Amino acid sequence: MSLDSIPFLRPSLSAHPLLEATGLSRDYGGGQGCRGVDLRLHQGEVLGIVGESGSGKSTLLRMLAGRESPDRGRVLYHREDGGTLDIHAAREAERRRLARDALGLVHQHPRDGLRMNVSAGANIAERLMSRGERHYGRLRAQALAWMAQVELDPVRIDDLPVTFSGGMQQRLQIARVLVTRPRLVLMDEPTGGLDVSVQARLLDLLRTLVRELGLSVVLVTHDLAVARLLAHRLLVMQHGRVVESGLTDQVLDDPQHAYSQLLVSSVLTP
Ligand SMILES: Nc1ncnc2c1ncn2[C@@H]1O[C@H](COP(=O)(O)OP(=O)(O)OP(=O)(O)O)[C@@H](O)[C@H]1O
Repeated sequence: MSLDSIPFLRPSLSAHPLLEATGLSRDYGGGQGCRGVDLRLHQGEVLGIVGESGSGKSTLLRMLAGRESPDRGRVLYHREDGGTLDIHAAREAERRRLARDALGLVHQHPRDGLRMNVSAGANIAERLMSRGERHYGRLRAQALAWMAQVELDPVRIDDLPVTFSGGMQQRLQIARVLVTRPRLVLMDEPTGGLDVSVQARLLDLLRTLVRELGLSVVLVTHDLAVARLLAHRLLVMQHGRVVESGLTDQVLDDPQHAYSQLLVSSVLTP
């Protein structure tokens, strides 16, 4: 199944950022959370956010997704029509429209992103239906196309996700998110918790999708190998702050901050 057979427009590259965060902070007390984070994501770019457990990566992602309000700072989403949405100042209805039309969130645990009590096909079709598609034949055709795209056997279309393996559930979640071709995809540890071989196949798939669909992605991962494979640029977080940022190869091959050096050397040292 070629991506060309899936009827959506390829995104155009643009000089303007798609997403912009400034001074983003969330304080849970005791210095926990996320402090003064600035970032920009351009169209067609994958921005990796790396750092050890507890460094504030998921908190940052939740604020970017509009799911958690910052104490300070803001997140701007620049729409295709030239308008700008201040995600946390927007009305709930606008935020919901953004989540439905433009934003895709891939959770670390597929159960958080799937409806486990409806079929695989319905999981994929649901986001299309929420955008007004009602034609059964077209919904099913899209579900079949996307199952093939994420390497799930289309004969499983009527099966419940609960009968799928962890890796299959993650691929189904990715299909469910990407079927509406969101301009902005946020991923929280998409390969976490999977066996190494399953992880490798999923990474391969994600790399293909990112390249062929020109996805714009913020990718949270503690795994530098995942960041190396997928991300164009990296932010390194420590104790809720960004301590280093730059092109992925630059940060991983020649880290400047002591914490980034430690992070990189801990992977290299057996
Ligand atoms: N809802 C919350 N209430 C209180 N503290 C929280 C909450 N969410 C996160 N924290 C704290 O904020 C810090 C950052 O957590 P966060 O989950 O963002 O880190 P992370 O880098 O994503 O970690 P991991 O890789 O383990 O998921 C942690 O110390 C965590 O305990």
